[in-house]
Amino acid sequence: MSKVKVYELAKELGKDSKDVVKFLEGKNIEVKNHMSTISEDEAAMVKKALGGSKASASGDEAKAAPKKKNIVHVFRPQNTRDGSRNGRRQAGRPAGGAKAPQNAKPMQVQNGRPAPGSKPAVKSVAKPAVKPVAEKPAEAVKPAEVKPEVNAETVQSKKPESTPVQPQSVANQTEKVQEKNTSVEKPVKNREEQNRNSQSQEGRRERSQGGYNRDRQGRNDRNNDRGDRNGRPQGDRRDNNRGRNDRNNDRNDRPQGDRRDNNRGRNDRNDRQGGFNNRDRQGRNGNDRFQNNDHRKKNNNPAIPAPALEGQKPQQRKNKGKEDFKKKDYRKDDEDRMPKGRKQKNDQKQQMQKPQQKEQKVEETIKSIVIPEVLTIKELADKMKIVPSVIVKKLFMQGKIVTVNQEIDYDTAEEIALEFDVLCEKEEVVDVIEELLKEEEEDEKKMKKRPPVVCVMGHVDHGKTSLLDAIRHTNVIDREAGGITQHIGASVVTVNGEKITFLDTPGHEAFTAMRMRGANSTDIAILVVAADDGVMPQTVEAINHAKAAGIEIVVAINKIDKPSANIDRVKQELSEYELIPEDWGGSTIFVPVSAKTGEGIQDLMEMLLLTAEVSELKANPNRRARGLVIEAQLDKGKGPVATVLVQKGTLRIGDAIAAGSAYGKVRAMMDDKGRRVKEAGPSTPVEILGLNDVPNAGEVFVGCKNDKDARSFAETFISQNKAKLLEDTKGKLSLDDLFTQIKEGNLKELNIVVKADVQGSVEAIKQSLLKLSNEEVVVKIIHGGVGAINESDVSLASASNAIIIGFNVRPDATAKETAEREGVDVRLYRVIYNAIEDVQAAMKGMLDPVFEEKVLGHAEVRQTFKASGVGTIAGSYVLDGIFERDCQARIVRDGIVIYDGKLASLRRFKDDVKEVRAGYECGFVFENYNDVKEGDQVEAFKMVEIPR
Ligand SMILES: Nc1nc2c(ncn2[C@@H]2O[C@H](COP(=O)(O)OP(=O)(O)OP(=O)(O)O)[C@@H](O)[C@H]2O)c(=O)[nH]1
Repeated sequence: MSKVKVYELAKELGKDSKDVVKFLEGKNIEVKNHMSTISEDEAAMVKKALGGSKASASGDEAKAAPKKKNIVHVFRPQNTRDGSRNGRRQAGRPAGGAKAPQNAKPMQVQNGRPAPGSKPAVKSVAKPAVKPVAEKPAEAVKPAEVKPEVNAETVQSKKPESTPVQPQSVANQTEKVQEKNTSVEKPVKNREEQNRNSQSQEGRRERSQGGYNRDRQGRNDRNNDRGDRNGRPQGDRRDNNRGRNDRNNDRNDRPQGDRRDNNRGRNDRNDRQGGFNNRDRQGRNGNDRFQNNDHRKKNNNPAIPAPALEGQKPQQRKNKGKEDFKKKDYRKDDEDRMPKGRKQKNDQKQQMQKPQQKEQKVEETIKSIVIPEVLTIKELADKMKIVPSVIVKKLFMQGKIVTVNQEIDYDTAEEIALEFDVLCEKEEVVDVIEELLKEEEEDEKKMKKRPPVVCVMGHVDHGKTSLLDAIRHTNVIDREAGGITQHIGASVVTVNGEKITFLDTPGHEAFTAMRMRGANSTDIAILVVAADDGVMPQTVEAINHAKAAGIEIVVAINKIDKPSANIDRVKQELSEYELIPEDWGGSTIFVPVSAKTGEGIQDLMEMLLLTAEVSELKANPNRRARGLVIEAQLDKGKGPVATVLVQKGTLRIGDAIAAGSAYGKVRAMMDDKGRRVKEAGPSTPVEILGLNDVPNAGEVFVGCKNDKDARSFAETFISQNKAKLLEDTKGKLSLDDLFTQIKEGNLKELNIVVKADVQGSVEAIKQSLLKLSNEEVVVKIIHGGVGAINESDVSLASASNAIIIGFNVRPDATAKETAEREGVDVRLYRVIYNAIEDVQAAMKGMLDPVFEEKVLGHAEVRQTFKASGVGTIAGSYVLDGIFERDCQARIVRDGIVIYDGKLASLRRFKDDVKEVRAGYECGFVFENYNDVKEGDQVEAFKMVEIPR
């Protein structure tokens, strides 16, 4: 059986091989390409089927219709309008399958094309789109026919406004073209040229459409007009256009062929320009880039179907600005036609890639830095690797004046950094101490009941000390200077066989810091509110502290013995702070008490135990001890002494412990009654000996495995603190910053050195003084410590222009001398409140004391005698100055003031004397004080009025 090749069959049928292949594939006949062979039977089937379409002329509309559809696809979308128009025309005709092909035929005739009888009419319409113009002379006519349309349109479009010509209906255009064609007397061989020329025109128009240069087009138009005025034939006009367009390329004397080539090249170029849509490039090309077009003529594919371009034109105009579609097409054309195009494509690629690279670069340049919470502009600049002045300048431009050493917070730094395309991340500060003190959850089973730790809080003078006193049955209040509680103490009270540990938290605002620690270390807070006074500012403060610490509050309404007592008023006032009494439907326990009469104290105790029971307070006693340092001081004989509250585990003699920067082995332990104990379990306060240094009040103490561990803990703490100190002092060293502040005149620093007899007082004074800072003056505690004011304190104060505040301490002889010499202001107090008041007044510029203490002289106690009815007589030697009979005196032992009062009697031998001068011996008796010892220093002073 002989085989038939697909392409031969296609040829025979006048079909495209592709169509045949497609048809065969549709019939499930395996063909690879046009070279594939099929059997005769299959060929016959194809002939029957596809031949049928050929036979559409004979009425097989069913086959012709899809074919027509295909043709429409071959044309550019714009041409569909044509098609649709045809369709409309068809629609206008009576529907009849046999008439469909006839519709095509008249069109062909209209187009002046010889209708090849063998070809389906519709197909012939499609042909020019695929076949080279020059291939068939007969078909070449067709573009020529369409082309003049372009010219005609060009002429039409050459209106002075040079606005884009709106696409006209193809029918109209075709009519015009036909009219014009009749007037064109050019030989047919020039049609091709015309065609190209028209393409050139078209390209030019495209360029101008691309927004290149209206003016240029206007000139062109004028030129054409001139051509018209000259009455030149249209053909000339066309030439004129062409010549005008190519004025940079050709002289008129050049052979026409050259000119044509140039035109073609130009056309090409214009096409490409359309693709690039590059105004600059267009502009340049328009002037001089066509001179070297010759090499492109080979590449100028004459097969570009004019209708395609033609069809595109109106589209382009219509969619001025929407050139993406067009661009793609032109680019594609270029690629197909021109090797140069490849280069340009590459250029294009580069152009397109460039921004990408740029983007990458930008991404790379986005830096990320890690910055702390607070840093200086200089540090920020260093991190960003830029010069600090750049930041300063930038901020200056924004109206912010900063210096390189100015400290800024994280948010500000982040804002600045973002302006330089730098991302910020907050430095995570790992608190080594916190890590060191971290504890794991304990096993519930090992936990045992422990006594509650209770603190007493409330407004000043509402009776906290009195209440505690009443509870402990001791008379603590008598021993306090100025009647204000000043040291945190602790005591254990047994009620109904159960223990309650009381922390004696101070009531004055000065002790806020201590109270905070008290709140943190306690389970229950007794809020003392005087029934006659009600809720006061510190009552509210105490409530807030207790709430923040999450501890239970038991309200003790004190002083109910007073006639002015109003319990309900207190209840009512407290209910405003969410402390609603149980009898009012709330959950807070209110106990009316009287510290004076002892009324209600037992009730209060029972309520405390009840609250503790509800709270289910537990701790594991069988582990290494851990707790809080309540108080610490340096004892001359015992060394550092610390009062600690064991919170977990059991502390035993011989245990290695570390508390902040101090460490050591527990040498001895005393309970709250001063009895020596060997061990202390949870919730037990004890005084311990054996530490190498005085720890800070509020510090956590931990029991360690051995001495070495305790030591390394303390060392870590010291190194951490050093780093913190450095961090703190960094700002002070900044001269620029200081200068700015001075210049601004609204920020001054008040540097203070605090010395006190116990650590707790140092902390309390520090906290109170720091609170005095306001917008104008910043209080800075540059140093604080326990013990007498020494020379180093004075020199530090002198160097930093600070004042020294001594609480219950005196300066030693050298310190005093240095202070006088250096002009350092040393202020000594026995009541914290006075110290704070003074500083506050000084800050307001109102501190001009009316009275000032004037030291008269010093003496040393050499021997003491007891005399009945008189008390202890201190046999002393006057070291310097003078002692007067009615003067005031203070006794200083180991740098600490132990008495401050009146000199009751001054005698030499058995006689009362008016005064005793330096170098003489004498006897002192102090008012209400007999505890004087050998070696004590006595300072005589009197208050003298200082004129304002
Ligand atoms: N009538 C009467 N007076 C009381 C009662 N409790 C305390 N006082 C008096 O109130 C004054 C202040 O008492 P303190 O115990 O010092 O008050 P505080 O709250 O500890 O004061 P600071 O330590 O300064 O914070 C003292 O004069 C007490 O005698 C009471 O129940 N009834």
